[in-house]
Amino acid sequence: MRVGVLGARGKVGSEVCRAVEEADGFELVAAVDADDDIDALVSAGAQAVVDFTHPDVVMDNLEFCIDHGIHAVVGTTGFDDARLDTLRGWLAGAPSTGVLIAPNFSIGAILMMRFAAAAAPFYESVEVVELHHPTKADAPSGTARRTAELIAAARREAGVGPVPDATSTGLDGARGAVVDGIHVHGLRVRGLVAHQEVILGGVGETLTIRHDSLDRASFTPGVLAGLRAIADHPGLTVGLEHFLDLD
Ligand SMILES: NC(=O)C1=CN([C@@H]2O[C@H](COP(=O)(O)OP(=O)(O)OC[C@H]3O[C@@H](n4cnc5c(N)ncnc54)[C@H](OP(=O)(O)O)[C@@H]3O)[C@@H](O)[C@H]2O)C=CC1
Ligand SMILES: O=C(O)C1=N[C@H](C(=O)O)C[C@H](O)C1
Repeated sequence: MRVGVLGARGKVGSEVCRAVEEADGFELVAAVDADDDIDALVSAGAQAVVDFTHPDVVMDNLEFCIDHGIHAVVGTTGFDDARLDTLRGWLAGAPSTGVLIAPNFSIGAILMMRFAAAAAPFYESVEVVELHHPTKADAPSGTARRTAELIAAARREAGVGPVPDATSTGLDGARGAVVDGIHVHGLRVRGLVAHQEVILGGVGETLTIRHDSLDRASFTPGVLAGLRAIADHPGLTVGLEHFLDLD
């Protein structure tokens, strides 16, 4: 497969370029960053693109890829329901093109989300704390948002009510952001890479589920798995777990 990388000189994009060059079955044909022309993907004959850029530019990149029938494996964050609907609309006009949006490509993070959703109905309280490097563009992280949505869905399905919280006074922001009724807190600390805790609590006990990405190499096996599967999955897929055999 002929692969192009968008965000090729970034922290994750540069790791992805290395991984694609080293992996069997892939050829890195275009390494495109902010100063380069995206048309390089077409002139190089890229069949699939990996995007690790920025939430502000990723939709333009995907419109270009879909218009040119190039599959896309996307790690960039910033996808809400409106953006996903827009992608579905574009893909309706390109029925053989696949787009994978993966909030997190590390296997441990995918399992952490799955374990959190499984535990969520059994506890009255649950909060998400994400911890990242201070050069991260967005807050909360895409992974934290997705985790909160999965937890909320699991609680709804099980008929669990809102999390208890008697806070009635204090400083704005002290209780974090609220995603689908779940509180999400973001820390930005030099030295960190990507980390998350889900803290669940019931009477007399807590359960903490923690995942740590200690190196950005943790994302590349998932990206390669996404590339291997994308041509067989036309349309929009949200979450790498749909391409993995986890059961
Ligand atoms: N799903 C996952 O598993 C993961 C997702 N991410 C997400 O990936 C994204 C990138 O993260 P990270 O690598 O840390 O960020 P970086 O800022 O290190 O890298 C982004 C790169 O993209 C470049 N860029 C900006 N605009 C364009 C454009 N239009 N075309 C091509 N390249 C462009 C930037 O250039 P310049 O600096 O000059 O603007 C920069 O080199 C974030 O949204 C992050 O949250 C990160 C880790 C894992
Ligand atoms: O910006 C990062 O670094 C990361 N971004 C993704 C996110 O926002 O969830 C994935 C991981 O947390 C690293």
